[in-house]
Amino acid sequence: MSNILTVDSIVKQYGDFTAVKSISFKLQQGKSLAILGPNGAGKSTTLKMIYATTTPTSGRVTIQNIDVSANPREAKRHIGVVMQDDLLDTSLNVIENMVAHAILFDMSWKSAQKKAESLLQFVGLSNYKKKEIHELSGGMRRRLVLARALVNDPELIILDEPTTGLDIQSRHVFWNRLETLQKQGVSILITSHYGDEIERLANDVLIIDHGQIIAQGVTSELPSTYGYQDIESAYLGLTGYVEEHDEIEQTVG
Ligand SMILES: Nc1ncnc2c1ncn2[C@@H]1O[C@H](COP(=O)(O)OP(=O)(O)OP(=O)(O)O)[C@@H](O)[C@H]1O
Repeated sequence: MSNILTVDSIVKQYGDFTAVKSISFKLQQGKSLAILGPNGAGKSTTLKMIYATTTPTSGRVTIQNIDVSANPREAKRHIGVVMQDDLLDTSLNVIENMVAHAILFDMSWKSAQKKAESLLQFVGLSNYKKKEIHELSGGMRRRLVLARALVNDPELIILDEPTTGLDIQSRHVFWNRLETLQKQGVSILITSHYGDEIERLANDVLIIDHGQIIAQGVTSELPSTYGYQDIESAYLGLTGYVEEHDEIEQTVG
């Protein structure tokens, strides 16, 4: 199976600080990979280098064999992005946000409108298409951003903590849509703080800390490989959270 994404030794330095220290991995066409790591581990910076909003200090990212730094516009045609900051235009209503994004991909107004209608239906927002952005709940906003990320029929969707802050019901709706996309053959790269989300969605998992990969493997196998029961305990144990937590308990006790 061919790789949709190849990340080769990417490094990101901000002055003297190295936020990402030589990360490499591959994502096969149609597969899903989750990146897990504590706050500040370098997850968002890694994703930003992949979707070409930050240039790597060194290393290379290719999407469908297109070098992202050399041809960002061409690479972006193959991806859809759900960032932490949704950047919805609050001066436009729901469907206008969709159409404005579709036009960036050189769609005619008529096909942009048609695409927007069908994607709003896919995420369950057809009845909200004329609503203003401020009238949407947090879960609806997230679903709108997912719909917006799909306007160019991407082969790869990149999501940065898409369900953080959502209630359980909204998280389930969101997962359900991602599962539908997976079944359609779309590849997914996701960061998340939720072990259950990763176990449900991702074929492979990468745990990073302090800008480095500290564990990686098939989601169903990684915990036992490292002597843990599930992804969440593997993550907590491998990133040293448990010890810190114990220290807090000892201090409080
Ligand atoms: N533009 C920037 N300038 C300087 N330092 C930055 C910049 N962006 C990120 N950093 C630093 O790089 C490190 C990694 O940040 P990043 O946002 O990638 O972490 P993260 O794993 O996504 O965390 P979170 O889960 O909180 O989103 C952090 O220490 C952060 O402060």
